[in-house]
Amino acid sequence: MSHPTHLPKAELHLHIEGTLEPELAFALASRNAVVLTHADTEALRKAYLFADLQSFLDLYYELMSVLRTEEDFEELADAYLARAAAQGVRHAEIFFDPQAHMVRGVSMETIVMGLSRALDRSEARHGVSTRLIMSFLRDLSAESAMETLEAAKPYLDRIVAVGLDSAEVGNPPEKFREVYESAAALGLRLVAHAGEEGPPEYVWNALDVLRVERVDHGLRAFEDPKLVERLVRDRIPLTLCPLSNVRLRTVDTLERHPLREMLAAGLMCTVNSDDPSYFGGYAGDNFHAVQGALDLGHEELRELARNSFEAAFLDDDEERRARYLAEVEAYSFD
Ligand SMILES: Nc1ncnc2[nH]cnc12
Ligand SMILES: [Zn+2]
Repeated sequence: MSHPTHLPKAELHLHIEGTLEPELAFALASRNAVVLTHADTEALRKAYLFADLQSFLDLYYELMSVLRTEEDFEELADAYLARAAAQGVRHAEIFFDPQAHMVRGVSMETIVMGLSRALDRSEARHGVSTRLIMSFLRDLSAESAMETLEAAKPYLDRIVAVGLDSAEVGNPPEKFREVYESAAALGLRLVAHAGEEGPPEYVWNALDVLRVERVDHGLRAFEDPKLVERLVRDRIPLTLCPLSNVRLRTVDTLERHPLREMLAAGLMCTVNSDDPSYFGGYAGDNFHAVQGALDLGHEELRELARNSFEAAFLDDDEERRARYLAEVEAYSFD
């Protein structure tokens, strides 16, 4: 089908817990005898009106409490991969938040092995290659992050990178300097959320203190011309999430999203879905929405798709990257 929704792309900013659809949440709640505060899926969907990042996070953490067993994590990931594949995603780099589950007594093994069950057969079943990114919760302590890194050591062959998410303002990158140094020493790649709600200074410090290779969101970097110059010079990928930005009110409307200007400034932008169950769309929906709202041309859409594969952690499989890039060039919009 010829539609930007189906343009071949890599998804580089996707929280697996943010793919939990209301129907699956209630099914898992029932299976695991977890009581949710919302009566049914309809009541839950009505709660998806957020004032800011924190109001979303409150619901996100509550709802993910239904995830308990390997099967739960497997089902969650498999459902996401099926949806992603239907929207042109050929490669997905998937965040998970172990601390949010470990506080409830769910082990790192349950989380990683459960997700891996779905990821390991994703290529055969969905035609989507995958990577896992372990994300630290920045509103918890650096000590907690370090313990989480320690707990992940037996599973490092399944984890490509570490990330940093949750409540940004007041939890700057430099809080996690040592954790990132340890992660790098273990051979993990480094990314971090920065400049979603936080100021450009947080993006500078993600680059200069944490030494990240990609910036998740990076939206507010556009306020600082010197920072833009740096990001362009070093070709640092930004994993933008347009529908998320509208729902969490970091931009007023999609029409006012700076994506088009950011591309024109030479920034290496990618388009992703963040928490698609909560924000009204998967990766292809985000492409479709920005095309309509910002009147992006086919060349800009192709550039976004190309960027996603160039920014992907596929350095161990350049043949695959080349194949995906060729699919982008061969895609016909009409
Ligand atoms: N958009 C987002 N920002 C920060 N932390 C998150 N965790 C899940 N989605 C997030
Ligand atoms: Zn995110």
